[in-house]
Order: sequence, then C-alpha cells, then structure tokens
Amino acid sequence: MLNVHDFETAARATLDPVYADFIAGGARDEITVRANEAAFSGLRLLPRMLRGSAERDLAVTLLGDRADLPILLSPTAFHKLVTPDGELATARAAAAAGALMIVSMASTVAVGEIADAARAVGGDDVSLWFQLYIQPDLEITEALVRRATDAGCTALVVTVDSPVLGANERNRRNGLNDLPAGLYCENLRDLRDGESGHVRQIAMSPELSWEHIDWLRRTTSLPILLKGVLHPEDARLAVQHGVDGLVLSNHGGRQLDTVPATLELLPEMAAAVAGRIPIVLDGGVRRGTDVVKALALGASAVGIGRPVMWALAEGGEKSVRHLLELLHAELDDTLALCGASGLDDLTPELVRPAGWGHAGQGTCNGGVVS
Ligand SMILES: Cc1cc2nc3c(=O)[nH]c(=O)nc-3n(C[C@H](O)[C@H](O)[C@H](O)COP(=O)(O)O)c2cc1C
Ligand SMILES: CC(C)CC(=O)C(=O)O
Repeated sequence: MLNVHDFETAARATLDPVYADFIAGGARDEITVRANEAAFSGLRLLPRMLRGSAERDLAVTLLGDRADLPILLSPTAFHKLVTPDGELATARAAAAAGALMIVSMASTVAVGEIADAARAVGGDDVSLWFQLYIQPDLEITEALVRRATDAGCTALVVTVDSPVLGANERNRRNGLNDLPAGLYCENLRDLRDGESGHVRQIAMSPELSWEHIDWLRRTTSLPILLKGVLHPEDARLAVQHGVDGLVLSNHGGRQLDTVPATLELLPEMAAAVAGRIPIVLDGGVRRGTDVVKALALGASAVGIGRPVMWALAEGGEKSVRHLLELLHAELDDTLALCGASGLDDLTPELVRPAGWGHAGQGTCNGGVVS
C-alpha cells in the first residue's frame, strides 16, 4: 500500500460489491463526485526554491484543538459495515496518528465508547468532534448533544446539506436500503419513547433553518461548525449567526449532484469569511499535493471520507494508521519540495491553473486567472 489509490483498489477486491458501491457512490450521475478529484488535477503547484528547512511543522490548531497533521477524518457512517471493530478501529488509528476524527452521528459504536478507545491510545489530549444531523424532535437532538458532550467531544459539526437523503442510484439498484441485522446507529439507542434497546432511525429534516442553528447556539457552549454550506452568502450568514467554523463540503458528491467541486468554491468562501472563522475543506482529497493546494487557497485543514473507509475495509485499524502515516509523509515531502517549512508558508501564489502558461502569466485564484 503506497497511496490512497492502492487502498481503494484493495477495498474493492475485499468488500461485498454492494458496500463498495455504497462507499464509492454519489448522487445521481456522480458528476460532483468526479469534479471533486478533477478540480485538484486541474491545478498545478509552482514551488519556490532555496528556502530549505531541515524539518517541516505540520501541526494545526483548530478551535483550540491541536492535531499533528491538517488532515481530519471527515464523518462517515457505519464503520462496522467494513470492519468488525467499526469506529473503535478508526478512533484508535486516528489517535495513534495524532489526527482529529469527526465521529458520525450514524456510527455503529456509541460515541462514548469511541472516545474511550481513542483516549486509551492517545491519552486525555485526544480531541474528537461529533457530527450532528439536527432531528425534527429537538429533545432528541438535545439528548444527542448531551451524549457527545458527556463523551468529551469538543465541537459539533452540524451537517446542513441533507434536508433529504441524497439519491444514490447504485444503492437503489443494489437494493441497499437498511443496515444488515445486528448493526445499529448506536448513538440513537434508547432515546425517548422507545422501549429499552430500541434504536431510532436518523431522520432528515427538510424544515431545517437558521432558527435551528440559533437554537443550537443557545443550547450548547461547544463550538459549532456547519458542514455543507456552499454559497458564499450562506458563509456570511454563518458568521453572523455565531458559527465557529465551516466544513466546505459537498458531502463527497452524495447530496445534490452537479454542485461545484469544493476546491472550486474555496477562494470565494475564503473571501466571504475573511479569516473570521476557519474553513475545513473535504471532497476528493487523495494526495499530499491536494492538501497543499487546499491550504494554499485558504483552507485551515482538509478532511478525508472514502479513503478512511477503504483503509478500514482493507485491514482495519492498522491500515487506517498506515493511510494516515502515508498522507503525513506525502504532505511533508510536498512541503519540502515547495520550499515551505510550515503550513503558514502555503499561499495562493504557489498554485496555478493547468494551462496557465498558454494564457499568459497570472496568479491563480482557484482556477481564475487574474
Ligand atoms: C460512506 C460514507 C458515509 C458518509 N457518512 C456521512 C455522515 O454520516 N455524515 C456526514 O456529515 N457526512 C458523511 N459522509 C460525507 C463525508 O463526511 C465527506 O463529506 C466526504 O466523504 C468527503 O469526500 P471524500 O469521500 O471524497 O473524501 C459520508 C461519506 C461516505 C463516503
Ligand atoms: C445518511 C447518513 C446515515 C450517511 C451519509 O451521510 C452518507 O452515506 O453520505
């Protein structure tokens, strides 16, 4: 295993094709799935020379939480679909690599147990964030927030791009519409008006509005990030509503098909928030060079979704750790080759659109030659 692509190939060879499709797939024609990766290939790095430093500092601090690398584990559901220990394996690997994990609300292990597993490996300094789908029943939502808070999660990542479930036609064709027997969204176990042992289904909330974000802001003192805001105007509104950070994400192309690649949106989003809150970008990040491009164009960190699922499927905990070590090494190597000694050295003039030489000189603003 030398890179993310190797894990993808190995996972496809190991997994039930129905689950391999669930992971790889996206909404409708998967135009956005492909666009995310293509956007990274469409940019070139223009390195600086003779600025060497013996070591590079890859550490990042986000909303008070320190991580050894600016590559987060984006929230992904149902890890027990691909490995018996499920999210316990992921959390141990992330803790060992010093990476920040965002636990999905749809985890197949309860968030408290995930946190215990992470701390058993990484000690009390390990940070975990919790991804939340605000439920139509706000008492249920409050109970979920309490569970995440009690587990020691230090931020809430509210996914706002899913008023309805994305239409994954691979899942429909494969007849995948439920978890296999014995797997549950454990964070929803025993929540109100269910008999003991009952696990609620996650509900999507088409009525979700800024009032819900205001309500959540009043309900918790944890930092709140919004995941899935795509329009710069919504980014400005997020700042106005007291949101602490954004995850610039199109859900890996799994919600509205044909939305832009997240990398294409990054310069406008960075301009809209103007450094007031951090932006984490996910979607199509597969290489250290991708991380450098995103950070150069204004992200504070990136997230990876599918690569973690592929590594889990390939070899569980040790493979996720290996994946994170590979990406750490790729990023370090890329920084050295770019003449950067740390993440702060990554600035927009390191990036050019492909074909820029033909159009004459210019700096890149995320694909826009100026
Ligand atoms: C199998 C799978 C499950 C996911 N589950 C969730 C989830 O529970 N909550 C969420 O907010 N996003 C979820 N996502 C989206 C990821 O958080 C992330 O935005 C996306 O995977 C990033 O793109 P990438 O897979 O190209 O790295 C999921 C993605 C995948 C592939
Ligand atoms: C709907 C969730 C349970 C999972 C999810 O967000 C996804 O599969 O993209």
